[in-house]
Amino acid sequence: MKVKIAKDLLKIKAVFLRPNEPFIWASGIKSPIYCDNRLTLSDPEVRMDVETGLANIIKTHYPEAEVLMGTSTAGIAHAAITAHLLNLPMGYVRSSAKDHGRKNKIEGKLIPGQKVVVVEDLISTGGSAIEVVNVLKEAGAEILGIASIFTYGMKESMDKLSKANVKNISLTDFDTIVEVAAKEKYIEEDDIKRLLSFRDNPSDESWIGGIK
Ligand SMILES: O=P(O)(O)OC[C@H]1O[C@H](OP(=O)(O)OP(=O)(O)O)[C@H](O)[C@@H]1O
Ligand SMILES: O=C(O)c1cc(=O)[nH]c(=O)[nH]1
Repeated sequence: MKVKIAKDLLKIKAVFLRPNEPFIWASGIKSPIYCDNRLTLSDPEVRMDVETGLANIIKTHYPEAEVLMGTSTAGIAHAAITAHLLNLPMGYVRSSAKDHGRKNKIEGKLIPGQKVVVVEDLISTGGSAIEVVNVLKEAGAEILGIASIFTYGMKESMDKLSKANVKNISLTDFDTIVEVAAKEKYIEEDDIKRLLSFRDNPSDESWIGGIK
């Protein structure tokens, strides 16, 4: 499954390499790579792989799930489709509470004590996912864990998740994408080392301009 989803993401050109004009991530990190999982929604075949994959993660790793909660904004559609496949209730957590209407941060119904799985599209530092977990816990949810499409496998995210005692299961990861991208000639072998060293130490910006 990891290889299949990595191939899917590469096929729909959801993975962008831009070493000369780095992307700025949500965390502020400058990156030579950006994975735009939002594009999976636009390709029905890939969307089917992703949503059935997320549904399988939930059936296998979180069989007692009672509610799925998406992260804003990129996790919302995946939470909705996966919940539909599993016939489960679904909601989402806003990045900040509305300042009008019901002033909600959590949208949809959450009953304190309910067993919740957070659906996130992508984990870089893990900051967004953990914030959502905390908001839901404060509202009385029992968090079973996170289901996500992609993780960079950064130390920062793994430390954050283990400190918060939260499990994450991803459909694919950075190492698999890089491996498949090299095999299928999307990137040159030489660049693999640079990409992995960026992932292992994102504050070292020596990769800028160095990837072909
Ligand atoms: O692991 P982290 O360091 O928190 O980064 C990952 C988050 O960043 C992206 O969201 P973004 O803030 O770009 O917003 P969007 O979901 O509205 O596109 C992505 O969808 C994740 O939610
Ligand atoms: O960390 C992020 O903001 C981020 C990285 C990435 O590769 N893709 C994305 O959508 N967000």
